[in-house]
Amino acid sequence: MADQEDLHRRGLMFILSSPSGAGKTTISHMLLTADEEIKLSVSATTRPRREGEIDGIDYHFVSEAQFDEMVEKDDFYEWAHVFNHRYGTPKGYIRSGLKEGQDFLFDIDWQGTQQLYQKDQQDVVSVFILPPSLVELRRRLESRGTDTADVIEGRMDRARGEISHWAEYDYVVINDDVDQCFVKVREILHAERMKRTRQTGLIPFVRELME
Ligand SMILES: Nc1ncnc2c1ncn2[C@@H]1O[C@H](COP(=O)(O)OP(=O)(O)OP(=O)(O)O)[C@@H](O)[C@H]1O
Ligand SMILES: Nc1nc2c(ncn2[C@@H]2O[C@H](COP(=O)(O)O)[C@@H](O)[C@H]2O)c(=O)[nH]1
Repeated sequence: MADQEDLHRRGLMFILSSPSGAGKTTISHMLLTADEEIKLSVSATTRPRREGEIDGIDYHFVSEAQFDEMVEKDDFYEWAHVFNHRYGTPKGYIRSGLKEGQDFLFDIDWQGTQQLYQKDQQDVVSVFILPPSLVELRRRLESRGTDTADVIEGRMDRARGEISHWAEYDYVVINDDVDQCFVKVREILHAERMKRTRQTGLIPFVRELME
């Protein structure tokens, strides 16, 4: 007899990664608006807040000392240095949410993705978003208007290195047309939820059908 915990599907850790500026935050917002069953995993970061970003909604903006303390207390699922700042996924409510079947969306880089795979293979689904070209990537970073020219250069310098990790992901989608890209990402999420190995909640129902 399966115990109660086995009878509902565990939550998914649905990861979107891309080189900076390819559009994963845009796709994340579209997904969170369209799908009430997935929540954003809000990362902690030591980078300064951008105009329009809200503390606790987009990120938990913390000082270097606060981040150090969280590392010491083992409060992170994963954390990494990205663009001279530190970013991490607080364990917080995610761990209990996953157990209860809550799906979470992670907007994290390849380093964080590798760490989540090392901790938990079966609940992780990863999608890498590619820009249609590096010229378009630069155009998007510039048109976003949130970063200085130096920061944009730094992000372009790192883009090739980040793209080199694309083969470590389960799915790859090119973000040329944003609406089409969103539909593809949403289809991946829907299909992954229906995967037979996650449908443990159906076991009693199928048993009944077979009686
Ligand atoms: N398909 C698209 N066509 C044109 N512009 C796009 C497209 N997708 C996103 N953008 C725009 O490109 C800019 C960068 O997008 P976004 O901030 O979502 O990128 P990101 O990958 O999340 O970057 P970062 O890693 O720095 O947070 C934004 O101004 C966004 O509106
Ligand atoms: N490993 C992690 N990477 C993260 C996390 N939160 C965000 N990120 C990645 O950092 C870069 C830069 O983000 P930006 O908001 O400063 O443009 C981007 O690739 C994010 O995906 C995290 O918790 N862990």
